Amino acid sequence: MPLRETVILLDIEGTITSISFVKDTLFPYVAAALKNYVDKYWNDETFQQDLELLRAQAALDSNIEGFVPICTGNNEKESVINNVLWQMSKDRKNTALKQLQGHIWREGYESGLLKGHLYEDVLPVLTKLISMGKQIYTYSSGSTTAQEYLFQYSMYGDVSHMFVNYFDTKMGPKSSETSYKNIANRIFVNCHDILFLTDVLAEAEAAKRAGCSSALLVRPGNAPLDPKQSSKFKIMKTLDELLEV
Ligand SMILES: CSCCC(=O)C(=O)COP(=O)(O)O
Ligand SMILES: [Mg+2]
Repeated sequence: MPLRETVILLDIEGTITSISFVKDTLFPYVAAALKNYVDKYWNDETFQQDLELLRAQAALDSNIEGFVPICTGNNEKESVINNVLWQMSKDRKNTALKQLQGHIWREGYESGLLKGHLYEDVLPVLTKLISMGKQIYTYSSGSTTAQEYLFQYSMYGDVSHMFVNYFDTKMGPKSSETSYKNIANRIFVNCHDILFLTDVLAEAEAAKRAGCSSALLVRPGNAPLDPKQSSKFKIMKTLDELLEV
């Protein structure tokens, strides 16, 4: 069946980028750079805004087992670092953590140390989809800043021109149907016109509840999908399957 939807909304990690790039390259970069970053940028407005978000998140997290608080006074910087490392150990996806990570990756990308990973089918298929008049957007837990860097400094050079825009958790959590409605409203289309591609069943289900079409990607290294639960979705190994008629 030819693709009916006019908007292709892409998850990033596990869908067009490998989970291994995020877990084995991006996250360790943050863990290694964090202390220097906090020392260097402590008084910068951007860092102070990130810190405000981290504090607000910490206030919500205080009931979680093993919670690492952010304190004031002499140990403030150290407590911020420990809070961020604790959140990362749990692979948390809140806006506060994701925003800070995105800012920390900037120097890594700009210095050439980091190159955004993309599966080899991604750019050829997106090029074809764009030539068919489709609009390509992303929706990731990674901040829009982090997404921009990944595409601007990708292993294939700057490919950011392929994307109309990027969305992150400021639209809401990816497992909430409201988030997909928010995105549709923001880009002035009906959910019905959006095809959302992801590696996470709960995200595909949320998009479907909102009225979007959705399909699941199984990439090497992704967590296995429950065959029973995922049977209501098209399951693809690569994006090439979008072009099959
Ligand atoms: C977009 S680069 C950073 C990746 C990241 O931090 C992340 O949480 C990706 O999650 P996704 O929603 O793209 O699976
Ligand atoms: Mg994903």
